[in-house]
Amino acid sequence: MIDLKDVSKMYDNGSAALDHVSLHINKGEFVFVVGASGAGKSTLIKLLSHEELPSSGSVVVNDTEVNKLSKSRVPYLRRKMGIVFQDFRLLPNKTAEENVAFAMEVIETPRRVIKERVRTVLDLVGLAGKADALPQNLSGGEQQRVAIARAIVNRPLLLIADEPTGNLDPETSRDIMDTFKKINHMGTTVLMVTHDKQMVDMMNKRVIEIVDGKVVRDEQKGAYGDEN
Ligand SMILES: Nc1ncnc2c1ncn2[C@@H]1O[C@H](COP(=O)(O)OP(=O)(O)OP(=O)(O)O)[C@@H](O)[C@H]1O
Repeated sequence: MIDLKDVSKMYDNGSAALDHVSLHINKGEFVFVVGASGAGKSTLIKLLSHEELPSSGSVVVNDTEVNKLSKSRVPYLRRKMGIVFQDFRLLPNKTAEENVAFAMEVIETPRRVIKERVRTVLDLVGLAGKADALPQNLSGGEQQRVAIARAIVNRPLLLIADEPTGNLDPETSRDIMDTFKKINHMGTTVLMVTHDKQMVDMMNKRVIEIVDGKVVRDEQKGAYGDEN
């Protein structure tokens, strides 16, 4: 599913964000990436989606060597992944339903399929009753649910989340985490960057810790750790 071999990333300003990182993530895994601010976590995610390219090493996602992909193939890579951010990034003038539908419209899905699928995913994330609400009239947790629905509506193999509970209170965070768990149980690989110690400790999943661009810990059924 994800294979990084000896990957380093040096930004143009000389800052080394990742330093000889190798890791393998299997299909269906649920993996947390933890580490202090500036450790290189977001850079790792950006390499998976071809938002940034590695300075050296190889990045493979879904059997595709991301760093060798031509520009015209990048949208096909991204269709296989859904990404959720800390700040939701919803379109403010579209309702919950329209935000989710938009992700299908851009890949020219037939209207009938969109309607049916959007309803199913809004139901899955527990938002069936809020389909017509605009983001400004939804709570933070509800907005994040819309963002999750949008991320999974095209049935990606991989769901990436960059601090998805960073703006949410503990109870809402637990609900959101349950939603990710449900999606993972349906077969989607989940890769989540987080600073949420309580959540990582509770979930008892694989934990990869990055310090100064290096993987310093990779544990099955891990905990958050003391260092962050
Ligand atoms: N576009 C960029 N140009 C130059 N340096 C960058 C860029 N993006 C990140 N960096 C640097 O690369 C290093 C890793 O940054 P990254 O954003 O990956 O860290 P992070 O672990 O995601 O941090 P946070 O938890 O604060 O989001 C940092 O030193 C950062 O300053």
